[in-house]
Amino acid sequence: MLILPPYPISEVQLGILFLIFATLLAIRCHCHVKVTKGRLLPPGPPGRPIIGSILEVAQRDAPRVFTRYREQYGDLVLFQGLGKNVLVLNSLQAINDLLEKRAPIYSHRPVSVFGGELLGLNDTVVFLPYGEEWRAHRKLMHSALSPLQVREYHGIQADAAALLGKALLETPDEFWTLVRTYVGKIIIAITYGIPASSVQAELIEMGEELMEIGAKAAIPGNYLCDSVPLFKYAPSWVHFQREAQRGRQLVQKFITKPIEVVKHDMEAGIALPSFTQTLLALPQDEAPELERRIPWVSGTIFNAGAETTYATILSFILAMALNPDKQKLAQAEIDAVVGDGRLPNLEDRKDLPYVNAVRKETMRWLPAVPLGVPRRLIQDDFYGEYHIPKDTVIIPNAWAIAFAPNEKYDPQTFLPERFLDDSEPTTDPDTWAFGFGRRICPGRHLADSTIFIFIATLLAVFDISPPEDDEIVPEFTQHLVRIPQPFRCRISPRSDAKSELVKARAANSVV
Ligand code: HEM
Repeated sequence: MLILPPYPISEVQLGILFLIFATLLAIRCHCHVKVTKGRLLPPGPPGRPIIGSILEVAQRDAPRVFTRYREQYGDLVLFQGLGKNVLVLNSLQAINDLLEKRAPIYSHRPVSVFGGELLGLNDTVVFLPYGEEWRAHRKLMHSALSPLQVREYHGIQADAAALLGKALLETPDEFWTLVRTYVGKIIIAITYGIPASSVQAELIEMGEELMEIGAKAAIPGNYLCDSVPLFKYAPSWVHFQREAQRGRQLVQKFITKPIEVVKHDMEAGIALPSFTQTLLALPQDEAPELERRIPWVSGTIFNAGAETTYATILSFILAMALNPDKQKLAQAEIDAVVGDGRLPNLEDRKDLPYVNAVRKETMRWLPAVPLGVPRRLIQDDFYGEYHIPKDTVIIPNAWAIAFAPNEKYDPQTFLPERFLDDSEPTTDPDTWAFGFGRRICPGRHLADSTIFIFIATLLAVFDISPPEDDEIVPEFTQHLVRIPQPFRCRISPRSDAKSELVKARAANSVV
């Protein structure tokens, strides 16, 4: 057995150890293929000596590349190397067969050295292993995010949408930052009840930095210490260790600070209603673990919820600037149903099928989480003719579902109409964009209604168009959550009357 030194090791020692381990792992891998020859391993791209094809997993534009591999290799594409297996599932059928129907063995997360251990995110719902602790966190989260509970937030969501509208009247060119801020406000209001203040602004800023770090950490292969865990002992001056140290401090501050604020406000009798306050007020003897769990559950809600939601709203703005004809159809529907005297609300949704189809098409055309969130298989499994080895990391390729070939509706074109055609079986993003099986996104009801009210409010009040002097070339972040990179577009009020409506609604806001 190898005894690890209790002190940081030098770069040269690290290099030697890496080579020894890599060679041992390559030998192990090689043997592994032989052992499993009785049943084939799924096909995949050929690899290089030692590292195999594993580093391809974290490549640029991975969702598109993996989807292209479907033609060559099929629904299952395996990447191997350094003792790891990563399996990409390229169809809804394969995803449902494994993640839904065989949930007990496919609902764990990959062991994450960087995110889980070094950043200290192992206690967040997203990273927790499938089991009792995870179940307890999901149960607490459900009390804040169930469909019934989310109805209670409709007022907050409409307030935040109107506030965003008012801010856009004043500084339309800052839409990118404004969308992030107002989505953050909704989640902070619901989770902590902290109103507009310097604390709220600080939380939003900290949360954004953390989300960036967390999103990078969640992609298998992004950090060498996830492929070769020994690297977690690398000296503190190594780049990823410095990233981890900064991240760890942020995580701790982000988890504890808002709880202190809520507790202080509760004692002073000035706390606004919030999910955290409700949990803190529960009798501790009934739930002895609550004190430990609450900060993590509340912190996870912000971190998992904000980025995905604003990525989708920014994608909507991009989609509207690029598809003016569809924008006009949605505006015409709102004008006919809602009229000139008020803004749309969430109760109008049933009468706004085209606007709802715009929401779905935005989520399909520009998916926010294009490769889902990875899972880990906890025992050997067999699917069709293939053997899937224990500990394989599973990537459900949502992009492959979004862009599956369709004879009637070109997947590359922005066409909300595809979701209004009952005769055409199209894959509704509400069935795949939020994940699968037991780990399906617990925030989907909140996300869905936030996105709808933001979209409907923006369409009612503004025209969104490309800049006069330039063309939009969409670019996106390459992390777990795919966010449009800042782009220029014009967001101008459709009329003075619409501007007045949004100002009046914003003036009565409580967020
Ligand atoms: C457009 C918005 C959103 C999208 C596209 C989205 C998508 C996803 C996806 C794909 C997963 C992975 C599920 C799986 O493993 O199969 C997930 C997990 C999760 N989401 Fe969301 N999400 C969104 C909004 C939210 C919001 C608003 C919240 C909280 C308020 C939230 C909280 C979470 C949490 C806590 C998990 C981890 C669940 C677990 O591991 O058990 N999400 N989400």
